[in-house]
Amino acid sequence: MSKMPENGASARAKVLTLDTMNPAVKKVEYAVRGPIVQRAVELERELSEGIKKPFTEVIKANIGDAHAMGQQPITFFRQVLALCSYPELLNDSTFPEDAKSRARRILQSCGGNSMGSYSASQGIDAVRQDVARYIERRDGGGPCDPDDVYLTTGASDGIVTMLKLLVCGKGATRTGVMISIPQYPLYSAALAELDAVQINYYLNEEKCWSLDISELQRALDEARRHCNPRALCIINPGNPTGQVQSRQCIEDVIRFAAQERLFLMADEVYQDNVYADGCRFHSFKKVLFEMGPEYSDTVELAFFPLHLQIGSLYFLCGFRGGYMEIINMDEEVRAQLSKLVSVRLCPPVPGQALMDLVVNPPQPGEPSHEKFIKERTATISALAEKAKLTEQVLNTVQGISCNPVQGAMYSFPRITIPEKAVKEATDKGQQPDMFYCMKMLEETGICLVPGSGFGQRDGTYHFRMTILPPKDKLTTLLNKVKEFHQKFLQQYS
Ligand SMILES: Cc1ncc(COP(=O)(O)O)c(C=O)c1O
Repeated sequence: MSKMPENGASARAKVLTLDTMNPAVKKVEYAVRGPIVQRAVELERELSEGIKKPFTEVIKANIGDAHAMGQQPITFFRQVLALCSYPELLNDSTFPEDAKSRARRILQSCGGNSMGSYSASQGIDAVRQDVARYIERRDGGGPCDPDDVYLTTGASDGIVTMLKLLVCGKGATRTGVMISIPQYPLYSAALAELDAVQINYYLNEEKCWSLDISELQRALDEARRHCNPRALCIINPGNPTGQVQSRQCIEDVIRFAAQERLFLMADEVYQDNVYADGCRFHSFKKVLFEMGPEYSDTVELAFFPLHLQIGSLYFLCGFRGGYMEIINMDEEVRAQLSKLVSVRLCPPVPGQALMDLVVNPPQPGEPSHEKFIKERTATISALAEKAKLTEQVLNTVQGISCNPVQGAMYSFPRITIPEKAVKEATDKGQQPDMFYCMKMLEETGICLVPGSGFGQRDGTYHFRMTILPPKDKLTTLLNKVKEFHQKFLQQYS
């Protein structure tokens, strides 16, 4: 409410109020940084002020920020970035020669020989060329034109940009976009903000979160009655669900998109995070090209691989970098895309520089290669071990069942919430899994994200927990979750 000025004159009403603001923004929700996380931050402050709690530390297992979890950064990346930021260090003999030559190349490709300059809106040419060569290597030689590559401020930026191009219409012609449930809530948030229709298709939890074409068809047929479905988004490997889809599944999805005339958006940011035996990452682009010209010349695809966040395993999310490649996009729309990205001038140049290193790391024979491989291998092995550990421990708890964490960096176990607790939550106006996670935070200091933030089948409850903490911390965390769940069941059964 407006505050009355002291002289008694009536206060001027604010131009911007909850009633007059953009209603689409009010519909946006983003559980990954929602009320639980806000409370976790408050608890951290209270602990630092000496207020007594039943725990001594808040463990933020809600988000995939590996550096915040103490993961070792990759030395080569830091060296090159340091050299690019402060080129005087190029005279310092403690830096290896390959880091120096990489820094010189990046600096030369930046306007004004400085990372402080703007770059081209689509991204630095030399970096887009390296990305294109990388995608060709990744996909076994299929051509990639650097002009089809757009560097972005992380995957989020690329995904939202593509959705902006796709969304239009009003009423029954409003654009519908198919997203998985559970989903990474960037999608639901962006669709809410753009006032598009979210079309939910459910992943099959009983079959390790696999994707059934019959479920896609059901969701599409129902949606066609009230909107205009135009795009299909797939996250593979999955967040929050950690599954890795089979090659057959990807082929079926491409065929479905072709048949139903849907624009495909493939979120492959976790492409390098595959742990389970027998699982392999198959890129949409590679499968599309293997299916022959009937598909590779027609299906419109945007994919978002290897971002600084995660897919690359290097966890540089704060630098904000990434890229997308677009395939079979109409030339006139592509011109609109180029215009759209030019409005934000350019993605951060340090993020672009790092992206270049991610797609083009030290090669055999270069001074930094051995150390780089050692650091990278240590990261992958540790993640694989922690994925297994998480699944194993959670499955020993009565009332928790967890699918194998085949990839990405989260587990998404199903939890039993007794009727009595569901009622108490409903009486408080809370989702039952929010009630559960809030209680766990207050009693143990563990910060998880309730499954309702990602979407789940009615009557089922989950939480998302990252597998990133160092092994000893993860073990403590899992044991605390176990203890809490047992107590919770006893209290409410
Ligand atoms: C599936 C998925 N897509 C996109 C993103 C956004 O990544 P970025 O930090 O590159 O914007 C994330 C981040 O966690 C993610 O999990």
